[in-house]
Formats: sequence, structure tokens, C-alpha cells
Amino acid sequence: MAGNERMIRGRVIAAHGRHYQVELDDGQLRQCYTRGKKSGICVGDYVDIEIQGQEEGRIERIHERRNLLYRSDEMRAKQFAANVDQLLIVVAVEPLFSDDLTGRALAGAFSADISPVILLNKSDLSKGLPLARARLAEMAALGVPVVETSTLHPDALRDTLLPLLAGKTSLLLGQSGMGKSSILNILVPDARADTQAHSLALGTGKHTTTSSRLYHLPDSQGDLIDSPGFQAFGLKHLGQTEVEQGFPEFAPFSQHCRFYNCTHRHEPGCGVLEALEKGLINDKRHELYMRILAESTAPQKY
Ligand SMILES: Nc1nc2c(ncn2[C@@H]2O[C@H](COP(=O)(O)OP(=O)(O)OP(=O)(O)O)[C@@H](O)[C@H]2O)c(=O)[nH]1
Ligand SMILES: [Zn+2]
Repeated sequence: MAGNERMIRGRVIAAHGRHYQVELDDGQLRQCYTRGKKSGICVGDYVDIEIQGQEEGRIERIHERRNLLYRSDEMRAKQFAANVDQLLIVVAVEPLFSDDLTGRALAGAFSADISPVILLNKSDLSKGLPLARARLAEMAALGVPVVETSTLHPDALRDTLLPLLAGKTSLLLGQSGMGKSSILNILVPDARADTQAHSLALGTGKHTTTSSRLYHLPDSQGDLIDSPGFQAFGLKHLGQTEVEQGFPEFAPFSQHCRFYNCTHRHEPGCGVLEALEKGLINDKRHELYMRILAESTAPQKY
């Protein structure tokens, strides 16, 4: 098998259209492409490449993924990150974050079997802090860690976050203006992720991350994938079972549903609706579940 001798393993760290930057196990970077038109490859994927010339490579195989995150827009679902261990959802004291988007990000994480962590940034804005904390109480009650950060105190931010990130691939997700770029810049000094202020200074308007990219934290303390904002983190592609997995607090109650394929919306004998009635499930969470389910474009199994 002469061809296999030139096959080398690497990880996709950036994707631009059909061009991929692959970091080989020895740290070498290669510009790679695929044979076909549709590749289905995304940042975080482990791949085998065949070396081509001095700097290029052709992706021959994608290793099996532990998980895969999608973002869906009006038209379709696109995969945007693979093999993620942890989802860091950045919210801020100001501008106040959206409950709906935060709940959706959590549902996306749970349904893909990724542990979520909420970063409550701008904790230096002490006036608004109690309200932000109160709004997160519902998520903290689900067992989701809520970590307070401020980019005005970079050393403290590093001390808090680096132990959480060690040995893992974490995905940074945040609504615009929450401080995602500022956090990335502190954790990865050479990330050069422009902050909004920088982009405004250049007159290019609002900074937005348009594609995902994987960065290494200093001293091999883990990997961080920066990703496009929350708005793009749609969940339309999730089917009923996956949407339900996005709400793990329903699980103890759905065991008691009369119908095995109960959708917990209107069915008689539904354990979830019963728990909702008794106040054991938060009604805002159930409303979000209903909204996500109503938007689903996945083939319905019921
Ligand atoms: N007071 C305070 N301001 C912060 C903090 N972190 C970021 N900011 C400010 O919040 C604004 C937005 O920060 P960015 O880092 O650009 O936010 P982003 O989430 O990356 O937003 P986009 O660039 O739109 O994706 C900037 O003016 C930052 O200076 C913080 O911890 N405290
Ligand atoms: Zn039910």
C-alpha cells in the first residue's frame, strides 16, 4: 500500500469555503483541499491527509466524530464545529443577554452531548449584576456552571478560565457585544480577534466572526474554537428526540408519559405536562421547548 505511507493525521483548524487549514500531529500547517465538491468537513475534525508538495495536502478521510454542531439559517443546516468537549456560552451584564438565545444554546449543547458552561462577563458592571445573576438562576438550577468574568481583570480571568479549559476543546459562543472577542484575546494573545472597538476604528463597522477557527491555549492548556455569533446557532435541524434531549430536566418526568412517543405538548397522561402543572418544570423552559419544536424542519417521526 504505497499510497498510505504519505497519509498523515491532522486536525482541521480553519475552513474557508473548500479550503482547509490542517495542523498535522507534528505541528506543521498544511493548506488542504478535498477531491469532491461537497466535503462535509469542519473545524475540529480529525482527518488523514495525503501530502502534496511542500505546503499542501489532500484530505482523504475524516475520522469518526465524537459530536458535531450545526448552525441553521432560514435555508438549511450547516455543520460548523466537530469534536467539541465543552460549550462556553458568553453572556454579559450589559447589554443584557437574551434568555431565549441562551436557552437555545444550552439545548444545542445538551442535544449534542456537550457540557455547557455559562460565562457571565462584564461582572465589573456591578449595578446590573444582580439582575443578570437572577436571570441565570434558572439555568444554574439545571446544574449548569455559571462563571463570572471581567476582561478588565485579565489575570483573574485567566486564573478562572484556564483550569476549566485544560485538556479540552471548548467552543466559544456569544451574542454580539457580550465580550467574546475580548475574552479570546486575553486567553490567546496572538488570536488577533478584532474587538468591536478596533473594527470601528478601522471604519469597517461591526466586527463579526464569519467562520470558526481553532486556537491553542498557551502551554498546551487546551483548544478554543471561536465561532460565529449566537443568531446563527439555529436548531431547526433537530428532530423531536434531539429537542427533548436539549431539556434534560424533562427526563425524570417523561418516563411517566402514557405514550412512548409523547411530544409533551398536549397528550393526555403526559408526565412532563403534569410536572409543569405542579411547578416542577419551569414554564419558560417548556415554552422554549415548544418554540424549538414548532420550528423544527427535521422529518417528523410522529
Ligand atoms: N465593562 C466591561 N466591558 C467589556 C468587558 N468585556 C468586553 N467589554 C466591552 O464590550 C464591548 C464588546 O466587546 P467585544 O469583545 O467586541 O464583544 P464580542 O462579544 O466579541 O462582540 P462582537 O465583536 O460583536 O462579536 C467592547 O466595547 C468591550 O470593550 C468586560 O468584562 N467589562
Ligand atoms: Zn409527555
